[in-house]
Formats: sequence, C-alpha cells, structure tokens
Amino acid sequence: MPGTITGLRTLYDKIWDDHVVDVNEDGLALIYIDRHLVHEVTSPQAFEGLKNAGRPVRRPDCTLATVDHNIPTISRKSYKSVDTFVAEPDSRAQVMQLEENVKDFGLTYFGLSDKRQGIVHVIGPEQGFTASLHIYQDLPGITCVCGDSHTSTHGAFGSLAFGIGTSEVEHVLATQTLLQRKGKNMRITVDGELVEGVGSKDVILHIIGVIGTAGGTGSVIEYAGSVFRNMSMEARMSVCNMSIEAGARAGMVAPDEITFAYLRNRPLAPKGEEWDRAEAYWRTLKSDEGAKFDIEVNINAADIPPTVTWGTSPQDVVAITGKVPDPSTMSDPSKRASAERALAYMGLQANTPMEELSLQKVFIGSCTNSRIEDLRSAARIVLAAGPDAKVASNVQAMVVPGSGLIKQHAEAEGLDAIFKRAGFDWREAGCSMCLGMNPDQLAPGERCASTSNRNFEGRQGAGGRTHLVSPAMAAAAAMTGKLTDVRKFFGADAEEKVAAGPKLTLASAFDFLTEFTGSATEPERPSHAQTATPTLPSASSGSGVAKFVIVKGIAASLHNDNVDTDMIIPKQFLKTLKRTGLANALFFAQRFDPKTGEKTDFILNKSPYDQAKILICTGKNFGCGSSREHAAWALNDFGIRCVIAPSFADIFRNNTMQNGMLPLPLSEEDCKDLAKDAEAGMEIEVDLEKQEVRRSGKPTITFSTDPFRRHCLVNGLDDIGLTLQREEAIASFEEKRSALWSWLDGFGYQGQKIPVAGIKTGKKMEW
Ligand SMILES: CC(C)[C@H](C(=O)O)[C@@H](O)C(=O)O
Ligand code: SF4
Repeated sequence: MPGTITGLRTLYDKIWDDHVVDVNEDGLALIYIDRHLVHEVTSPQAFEGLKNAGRPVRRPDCTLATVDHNIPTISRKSYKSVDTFVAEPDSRAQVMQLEENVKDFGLTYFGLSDKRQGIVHVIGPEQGFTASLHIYQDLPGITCVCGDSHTSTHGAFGSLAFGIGTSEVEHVLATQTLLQRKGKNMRITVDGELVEGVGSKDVILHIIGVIGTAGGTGSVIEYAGSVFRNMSMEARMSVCNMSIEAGARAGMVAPDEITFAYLRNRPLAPKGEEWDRAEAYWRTLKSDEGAKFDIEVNINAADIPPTVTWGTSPQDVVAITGKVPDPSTMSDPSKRASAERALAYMGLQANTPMEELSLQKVFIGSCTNSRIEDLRSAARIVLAAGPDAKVASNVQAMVVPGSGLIKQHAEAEGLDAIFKRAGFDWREAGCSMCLGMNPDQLAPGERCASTSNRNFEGRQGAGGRTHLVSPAMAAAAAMTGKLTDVRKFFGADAEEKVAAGPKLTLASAFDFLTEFTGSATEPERPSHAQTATPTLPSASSGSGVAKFVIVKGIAASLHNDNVDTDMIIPKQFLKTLKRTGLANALFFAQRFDPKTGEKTDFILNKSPYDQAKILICTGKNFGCGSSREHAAWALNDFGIRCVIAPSFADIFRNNTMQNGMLPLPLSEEDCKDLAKDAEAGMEIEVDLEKQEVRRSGKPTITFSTDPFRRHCLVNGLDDIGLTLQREEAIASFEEKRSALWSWLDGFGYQGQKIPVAGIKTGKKMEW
C-alpha cells in the first residue's frame, strides 16, 4: 500500500508498492492485478486448468475477453456464427472454445458480432469493459496483464502492464494476483525536436536499434523527455507496445494532461467526485526528482531518421536513406553470422540502398499501428500521391483497423474511401497479417512493408520477408512499390494535392463510444462460479507440475543470439487447445524442409541429439518475443527439460518454470564450453538441488537459483495452490483497494462477494 517504502521512487516503484499483497522472505512478491485481458490463443489451457480444479474466476469484473488472432478479416456482412464464419477448423475450435469459456465463467466478451471486438491491445483503451460492468480498462496506476507479450502497450497510460504465459493466465484468473520479482528501473529519455517525417514508430525502432532486443531484459522502461511528453496517447501506445521488442517486461509513460484529457468524459471512466480523487492520485504517479534508475539511456531526437528494418530482428534497423549492411565489415563473429543468415533469409545483397527494395505486399495494421491516427497518417500520404494515384501494380496492400470502433470511426472520416480508391484492401478488425494465424499471410519469398512489430523469420508467413515501418512509410511504399522515404510525400506540391483531395471531417472517438453507455446492470453469474465447491489447495489440484531434481543426458547445442519463440514454435501450432502433442512443432521451420516435409540436418534431427534432454544455446536472450507458453510445451514434449543460455527473455523464463523445466543462465564462457562437450557427445548432468552442472572429467559448474522457484521445481509444486493459501492477504488487499481506489472495482463486484474457492481451512503448504 502507499507509503510502505520511503525515499525517492520511480513511477514503476510507486505502482509496484501500491500492488504488493504479500512478500516472501526472499523478496518474491505477490502482486495484485487490476485488469486482465484474455484472448483465444493463450487461454484455453488456462480455463481447462480452472475447470479441472473446480476453481472459479476470482474477479470477472476485472476480466475482459475478445477474439483477435484467428479470425478472418473478410467482411462480416453475412456473419451468423463462428461456426459458419471461421473456415479453418483449428482456428474455429479456438474461437468457439473461448465463447464457451466466457459463458461458463461469466466473463465480459467482445465477440465477432460486437463492434467493440478488435485486437486485445486496442479495444481496452478506447472503450472500457462494458456498460454492465461499468469499468474502464486502461487507467493510470493500474497493473494490467494478458497472455500476450504486447500487453506492454497499456503502459502508455502510466500503468504497469505486461505479458504473461498461459499458466500465469490461469493463476490470475484463479487468484487475481501474480508472483513476481521486481524488475530493474530503466529510463529512456528522448529530448529535442523530431525531424520531419519521423513519428512514434521511428522513435521506438531507433531505440531498439540502439539498445538491442535484449537491452531491456529484466527491466521496466520509463519513457521520458520532451518527445514522449508531446506525443498523443496513441503514439505513446505504439512506443510502449514495442517495449517487449527491446526485451523489457513493460514500458510506461507517466500520466499527464494528455492522459487525463484522453480519459476525461469517456463513458466508463470515473465521474464527478470519484474522478477528482482518481486524478489527484494519478498526479502523484511520476518518478520523483532524483529517483534512481538502474539503467539510463539518452537519445537526441534529431538523430532519429525515418527508420526501417533490414533483417530478421527488430533491432536490425537502418535509416530509410541507408543501405543493407555488409556483414563482412562486422568484427564480432556472432553478429556477422546472424547478419549473414538474416541477409540470406531476407534475400538481400549487402550495400543495396533500402529504397531500391521492391515489395509484393504492404500491411497497415497490428496492435502497434492500427489506431485512428495511424490510419490518418497513412491516408494523408495516399492523398499526397495525387488524386488518381494508385497502389503500385506490383503490390497488394491491406489496411486492417485495430477494432470495429476504429473501423467505424475511420469510415466516418472518409479514410476508407481514400484507401479503397487507391486500391488498398479495407478489412475488418483483427491481428491479421501481423502473424498470420488467419488466412492473411505472406507467400514464401514475398517482401512486405509492415506496420507491425516483428520481422522474425516466417512471422508473416513461412518464407515471408518483413520490413517494419511506420504507417506513413507503409503507405508511401504501397504507392511507389518500393521501400520509400516518406519525405518524398512532403512539401508544397504534396500539400496542394492533399488540400485538393476529399474534405475529411475529423470525428471524435467519443462519437463511437456512446452507444454502449446504457444503464449498468448486474452481470449474470454462471452457476459454475456460484456453486464452485471449495477445494483444498494442493500441488496436484491444478494442472500438475513435473518435478525437476536432476536431469542427466545428451545435450544439443545452438549458436544463435535472440532465439525467438516464433522460431521455437511457429504460429500454426498455437491453435491447439492442449499443452501436449507439440514435439514435432519444435523448431519446425528449421527441422522440416518446407517443400518436401523431409527432416533437415538440424541438430535436433540428428542422433544422438534427437534424444536431447538439455539444450545449450551460446547466444544470449533465448526465448525472446511472443509470450506463447507453447514454446515451453514444445521443448518439454520433445524431452528437453533444461535450457542453458547466457540470458533468457523474462516471459519465456517464467513459462518454462511453470512447466517444471529449468532455464539456467550461465556465463557465455561456460555455455560455449558446455556446447563443445555436448558436440563431442558428452552427457551433461544438471542438479538443481545441489545447484551444479557436472560432466565427467571436467570441473563442476555451480549456479544459484531463486530459492522459491527451486523449492517449487524440486517438489513439483503448483503456484496457484500456494497462492490460494494467502486468501486472507488477498482479501484484505481487495478491501483496501476498494476503499482507496474505488474506481477500479466493476459494478458487478460492489457490495457483492465474488465467490472464491475455499482456502482457509486447508493444510498450510510449505514455501
Ligand atoms: C499469441 C501470442 C502468445 C503472441 C504474443 O505473445 O505476442 C502473439 O500476439 C504474437 O504477437 O506473437
Ligand atoms: S503483435 Fe500482432 S499478433 Fe500479437 S497481439 Fe499484436 S497484432 Fe496480434
């Protein structure tokens, strides 16, 4: 609660302190979660876990679900039901499963027939949960989670928002809390004037280029300085969204007048006296002058050019006026090797000017850039190309608004007409070609300018080649057919063309929100939640966790930096409703020839490494990118129980431990040495109890792990069972929360005890 820690504090420190429910002796905290967003891909196994254990959702009033990843973006004019609309069977099953789960657990759901449906990170900020729950999603000072890595988006409001894996989704559904160790404070300050043509997307791409995709690992980034202060809420969302691409757990911007103006008078935001109290609290949410940051990065705004990526990692950035880098000039051998691999995948020659790269596709959309401002800035470029200008003949271009409300808003402003007239495809809301879990995908070898956030191998379709850009640059590229400096569409001539174009009426987002402000009604609670029988907390009452004591066996080695979870398991395997059956999906694109389906000579296909129990990666930042717990499940299914690497991405690390696996960070030197022995066929033994790695005839490597995590792994304990034993602490936190921050409770919660699985009389479990 406020004031438990004295001294100067950062914004992150303050939000953290205000959410600590309980702390273990070793500093692992149980923190309260104010908002939980749910989508169809990362939730089925979590709901299954709840059902198996007879546990209800603790706070349906703070939980919002939608469908976004799997859904087709074709017209919904003839939409009748998911059953008939979603053609692909696995996608359909996942969407239908969510529909069943929200009914079973009494959750608020924006489904396909609801105009508020859209990408999970777009719908909350614009609307709030629902009239009946009478609650606003994105407010300063809250904690917000979702089984999705881009939850960092919501930090734009001055909140602590981060992605989690499916086991943690289950934990939040059951307990409304999470076990967390506090991260580092990192501040990125960008001051000065941005040059013409540079927007929020260029700023964040440039930042990732400077600090690298592992630069923010273990940290929460606060964006500070005049550039962010001057940004709209939407631009701040684009920046915070990509914090995960910089390896950070979360990104945030302190709330200010721009934040308050965005929220004030929104239908579901606090009102009257409650607004005044909320605003007074929100005004305290900024880093104290002189507060200590563990890492500080300062960037001069004038140094940021319109930026584009050339490679297969978001850190592979270059100015649009620049050239494809030349690996032969790179002195670091691992950087050189990854650049060579990236150029080969991207079909690029070193030193080719970026503006000479021809495209086949342009995608404007995703949770990074599908908001109204993004669409306006893209449409402005289309107008600047002239009244008869059309999308280049070599290009297919699509615009996918982030939500049904944004689509409606854009149509009211006439933006759709501008796009359509120029030959863009105007679609319905969803994740679409950002990752292509639906039919919107790149064909092998196709090159795409995309406003999304990831350019990983195969991200937008197997063999597809992605260049990340801003919405304005994407529009410019669509019109010319090549990657293009957006500044070519600026100047007096361009202004004249824009002025001569259709008169656009700027509409306000508020115009599209009002229809949902009907009188608040009590949400219907399903009988399941009301009658949930109390269950004794035990390690086996949830999904069940395998013990990890000693693992000894063959180890396979990998030598890449930034092995991302898209590479560990590509999107097509995320459609499963189960946690198992994914062994063949592991490193699928590397293990199977895309043309013949035959096994390649990838290490995990070769004997004896096809029996590996341990994976040793000599490159850092293993498991970066998406929060998909499927990556851990696939490794586990293959038989790999321990991954050793110099460093891990935060969400991946948690996901492995939730599945009884050990992510073991060792020095680069140790990793290289172990990899050498593994390549010589030597067995490796990892002993978690003794915290040792042993090999015959070699000195033992010792390591230390988090005591709580070690205890849970060695005993195969389930976090949820343990957390439910802290019911008293959670309930008393909720009481204080209702008193201090009344605007955080949904209408459905007030005056009503949300049923919780009984936990008071259970045998205490050891921590
Ligand atoms: C499906 C989900 C786990 C994933 C994520 O966490 O990011 C997806 O949204 C993505 O962008 O890859
Ligand atoms: S990154 Fe792409 S796939 Fe992931 S939530 Fe955002 S739009 Fe959807």
